[in-house]
Amino acid sequence: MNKDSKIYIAGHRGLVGSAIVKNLESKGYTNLVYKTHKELDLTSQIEVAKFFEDEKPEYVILAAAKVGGIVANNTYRGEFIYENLAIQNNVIHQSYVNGVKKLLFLGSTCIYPKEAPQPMPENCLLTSPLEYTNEPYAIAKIAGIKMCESYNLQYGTNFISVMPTNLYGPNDNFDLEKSHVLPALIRKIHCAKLLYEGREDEVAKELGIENIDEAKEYLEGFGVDASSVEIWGTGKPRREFLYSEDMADACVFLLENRDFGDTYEKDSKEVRNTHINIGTGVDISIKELAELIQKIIGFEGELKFNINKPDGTMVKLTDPSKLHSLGWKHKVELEDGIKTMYEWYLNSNIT
Ligand SMILES: NC(=O)C1=CN([C@@H]2O[C@H](COP(=O)(O)OP(=O)(O)OC[C@H]3O[C@@H](n4cnc5c(N)ncnc54)[C@H](OP(=O)(O)O)[C@@H]3O)[C@@H](O)[C@H]2O)C=CC1
Ligand SMILES: C[C@H]1O[C@H](OP(=O)(O)OP(=O)(O)OC[C@H]2O[C@@H](n3cnc4c(=O)[nH]c(N)nc43)[C@H](O)[C@@H]2O)[C@@H](O)[C@@H](O)C1=O
Repeated sequence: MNKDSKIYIAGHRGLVGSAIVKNLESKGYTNLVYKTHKELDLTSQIEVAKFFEDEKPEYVILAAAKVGGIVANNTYRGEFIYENLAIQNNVIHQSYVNGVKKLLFLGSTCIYPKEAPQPMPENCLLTSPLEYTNEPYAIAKIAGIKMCESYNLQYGTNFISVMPTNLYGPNDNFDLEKSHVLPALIRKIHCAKLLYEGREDEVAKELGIENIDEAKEYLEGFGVDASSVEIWGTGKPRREFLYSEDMADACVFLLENRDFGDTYEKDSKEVRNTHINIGTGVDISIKELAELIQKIIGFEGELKFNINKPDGTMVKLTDPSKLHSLGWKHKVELEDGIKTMYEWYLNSNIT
């Protein structure tokens, strides 16, 4: 990849896409192209075909997807499977049609079985059933890996896939219904602290709700008041978290250093498990995570566990040894990453 190669970043305003743009720019890449969702709907076959024909990108990073936390995945099951299949079908196929030199597809470690061996190596894919809450999303992601492998094998393309663990960082989604656990807990605990300190007007402003009582009612719906914060599930599931800027760095490292041809033995009769895990290899329970965020934000109220909400997979720790053997390792540890993200959150105008 040359510094002036034309690189299309799909999803450039999202958590990962924005970090990838920052990383590429910091490394001197000058010819980046992107479109907002409003300008280009990636579920539209016609729009995507026209965009590729007009722009002719040389490299493609597919960081656009329908993404959300456990409840969003479980509630909007149809949207998660349809939109993700449509986006990846369109972008991967047009990359082939338009001679893209290399494409990076972003999956997720939820592709692995619910009862996968821990830590989870790449080759445990498709060995037993998936976690129910995110099955539609995971099936779409598995189809994406298989589409990349199949196009490479039939058409000689160079499309590589990465499977990141749970991610967090600036430009994350803080919507309390749809977000992942880490941004949700930052917002819930921060708002509880403001309520405890009597800064109710700030809470309303932060949530983009004009009326203070309505803002308090909204938070109560998510189990947040001046003295306590609701945590979904039992608090016992364990999750592994990677800072978005580390994720972006790993993606650019792999784009620069890895081709599909490096991922399997040349005389293999069956080509499988060519994807690469991206993670830290370290996990933490949700209860411990909530306590850590409480400490960083400085809120001393109670954590209440709502067991009517789903726990999801009890443990999903990636085995990052393949990535480590290529020479890449994460830099940002969880506590530092949460502190930086909280600073960003305090200075952003997110509602
Ligand atoms: N966040 C995480 O913890 C994890 C994420 N991943 C994967 O990483 C990738 C990036 O995720 P993340 O950055 O968190 O997601 P975000 O939701 O933060 O960003 C996704 C981006 O995709 C855009 N997008 C969604 N649908 C369309 C569409 N139809 N047309 C055009 N643009 C669209 C969104 O735009 P808009 O907001 O305007 O809709 C948004 O900018 C995804 O493939 C995801 O599956 C994998 C594991 C964990
Ligand atoms: C990245 C990953 O993300 C999803 O899977 P998940 O890891 O289960 O996601 P999550 O971050 O939403 O929850 C992690 C754990 O945390 C608990 N939890 C507590 N309190 C809150 C809370 O307030 N919000 C949320 N969202 N979770 C909470 C929650 O009950 C669960 O036990 C899928 O999209 C999947 O497809 C995927 O790829």
